[in-house]
Amino acid sequence: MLLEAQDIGFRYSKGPWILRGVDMHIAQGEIVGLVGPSGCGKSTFGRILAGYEWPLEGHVTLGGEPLPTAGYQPVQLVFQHPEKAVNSRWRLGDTLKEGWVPEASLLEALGIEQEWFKRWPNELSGGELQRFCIARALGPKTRFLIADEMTTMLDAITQAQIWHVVLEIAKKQNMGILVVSHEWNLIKRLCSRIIELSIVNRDRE
Ligand SMILES: Nc1ncnc2c1ncn2[C@@H]1O[C@H](COP(=O)(O)OP(=O)(O)OP(=O)(O)O)[C@@H](O)[C@H]1O
Repeated sequence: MLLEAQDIGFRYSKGPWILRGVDMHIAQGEIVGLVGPSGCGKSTFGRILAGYEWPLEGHVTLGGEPLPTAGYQPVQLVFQHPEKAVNSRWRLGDTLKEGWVPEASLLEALGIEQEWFKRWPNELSGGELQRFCIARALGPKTRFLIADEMTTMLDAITQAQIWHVVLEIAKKQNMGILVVSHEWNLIKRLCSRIIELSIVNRDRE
């Protein structure tokens, strides 16, 4: 199954075009890097791939079909700011169980403590909260993971531990991953292919 973006064009309201004519595909089981200068639209593209934004031009398909608009989203996005990805009025245990119920072994591997379940999001550090977001995204129905600066806020050792767990699950579930990052070492270590986005040439508008 392929996650495909064809001829994607996007801009926010009447602002300048952020993306124009962007093509990409990822196969299940493939790990692909997405790089490019700050502001070129990597996060925006990640949001489009996961169905959070609708492209103004082109389309995104999963296995040849449009992304589902209801139910579990098989393209999961984990981005840099976990505090924006969880409901601040839900205890973390409820947030986690919203999508699926992860096994204790996965929680342990991600360093998630049971005691955190009854806490509110603002009672964890950013890195602790991010582990919840990662666990939530790794459900059995996830086919592709968009990891947008997913481990940027973690120290090097925790970052390596988390990627080890994510790669293991991705392999087991034949998941494809798009790794969006400014960290070249991480991209080179993880990815078999790298896609480069560039700033849209304003002369084309
Ligand atoms: N909600 C929004 N409304 C208007 N403009 C936005 C919005 N979100 C992002 N932008 C603009 O869209 C452009 C692309 O932003 P985006 O975050 O996708 O880039 P990026 O490549 O991920 O950047 P970085 O590497 O710095 O994280 C930027 O110029 C940004 O200012």
